[in-house]
Amino acid sequence: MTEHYYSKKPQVQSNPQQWRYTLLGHSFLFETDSGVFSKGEVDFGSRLLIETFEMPDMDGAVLDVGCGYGPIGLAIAKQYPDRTVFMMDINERAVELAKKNAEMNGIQNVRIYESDGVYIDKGVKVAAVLTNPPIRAGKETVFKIYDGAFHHLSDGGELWVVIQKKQGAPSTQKYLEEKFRSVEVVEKKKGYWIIKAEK
Ligand SMILES: C[S@@+](CC[C@H](N)C(=O)[O-])C[C@H]1O[C@@H](n2cnc3c(N)ncnc32)[C@H](O)[C@@H]1O
Repeated sequence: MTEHYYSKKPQVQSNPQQWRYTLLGHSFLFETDSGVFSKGEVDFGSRLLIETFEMPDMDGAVLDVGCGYGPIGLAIAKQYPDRTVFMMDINERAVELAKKNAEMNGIQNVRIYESDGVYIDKGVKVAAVLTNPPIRAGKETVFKIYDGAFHHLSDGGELWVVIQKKQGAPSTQKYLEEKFRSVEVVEKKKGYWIIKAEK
């Protein structure tokens, strides 16, 4: 059976690699591994999301759902040191890498753990959720992540999604329009859309 990057427990032989990458003007050292989404550099869509994102004008934590080895959450945590960034992924190897990458880059304002979809304590107020969703895991999983984001966002909080047009950006836009107060495609580049949905 082919193994996907969204396995809970990757069986594929570990083959860690380290490389440097600059995000928002900060230089990061990242470790990635087989069995975890990455191609030896930050995914184009993730980078576009990081560079397009604007923090909503409200207090509260930030969530990176499906964090992988951590580029989105860690870049936001570095850029906004006063915010707590919760990062979660179903893939335990990804979670271990994200923790290691936080440590290697001296980033402490993060909480990183395994979860299926969005999972945070009830008492936490969330200003923003960012996700490069696991398209290959199927629509049901992706829409469950949007539902979880909606549930945990404060009023006025924002969900930011990067998704390719050919991988379902229009259906994501439609789904979000049914739930959120306003939905806007704020950027389109090389077939990738950045969709912002305000609760
Ligand atoms: C497209 S990748 C993005 C990874 C990372 N954010 C990046 O930019 O490289 C999607 C991620 O979602 C994770 N994922 C898949 N199903 C999930 C679920 N049910 N709950 C949480 N994360 C999930 C995958 O393991 C994968 O790491």
